[in-house]
Amino acid sequence: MIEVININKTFGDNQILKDVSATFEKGKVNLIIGQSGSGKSVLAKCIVGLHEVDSGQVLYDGRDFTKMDRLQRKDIRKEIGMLFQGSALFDSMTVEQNIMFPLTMFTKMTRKEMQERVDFCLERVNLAGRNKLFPAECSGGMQKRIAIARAISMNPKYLFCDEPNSGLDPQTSILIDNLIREITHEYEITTIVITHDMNSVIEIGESVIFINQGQNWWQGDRKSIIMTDNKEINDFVFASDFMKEIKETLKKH
Ligand SMILES: Nc1ncnc2c1ncn2[C@@H]1O[C@H](COP(=O)(O)OP(=O)(O)OP(=O)(O)O)[C@@H](O)[C@H]1O
Repeated sequence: MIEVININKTFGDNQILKDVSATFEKGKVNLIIGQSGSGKSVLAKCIVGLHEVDSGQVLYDGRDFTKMDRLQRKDIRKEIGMLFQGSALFDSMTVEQNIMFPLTMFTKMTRKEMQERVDFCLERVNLAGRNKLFPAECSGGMQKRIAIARAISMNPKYLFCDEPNSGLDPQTSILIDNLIREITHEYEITTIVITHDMNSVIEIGESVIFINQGQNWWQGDRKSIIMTDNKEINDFVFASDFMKEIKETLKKH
């Protein structure tokens, strides 16, 4: 579980996060949603320590990240898998070399152990045997799955995904969403996904935090976010007819 308690973050005169508190649960996909510029990425960067918070706490299973020194933070970072926007694979490396990258950086695994780990992770994302391909030889959906394989190669306790569906067609988006959900449940990972995709809210939003202008307006599950009367949430969530239809359907049940 990751807990964020009253965090504040300012750039110059611009306060981006104001007393944001949220709980991201273990074994669940926790979504961060909100308008463009509302502070979703800044919040995620504060959680992983890419930005320092001005005040407040970030607890990884009770361990206060904000009070840790560099070495202690490094230990936590080893437990975090990251899925960046795009796929962020290294173009000059094969699929296998990409997945091995964090293993060579952070573990003392032998070549054989790394090889086995790569095979296991590729199998898990349904890409067994694609070890020697280069990213340019893979489709966008495959690249995303390779990035997921790399993110889980270190057996992470925590998984951060920034817009995992960006640039994907609807069918591939659902595939990636399902994979993220399965992996989260299977390995009991605390997963945080930043998304704009309302389809993902319906598919995988077991817990959803809605950020509005740097404040945590609301946290709940996918059904309650659709049923709430909160105006800011409704303006965001029901911008599309697709979501209005879902609300009507849910009301009938
Ligand atoms: N390093 C930085 N220095 C100064 N301002 C920043 C920095 N990073 C983000 N901001 C500002 O913080 C605000 C929130 O940005 P953030 O990237 O978190 O938005 P977001 O909700 O993730 O948006 P989007 O959905 O468009 O990615 C924006 O006004 C942005 O300009």
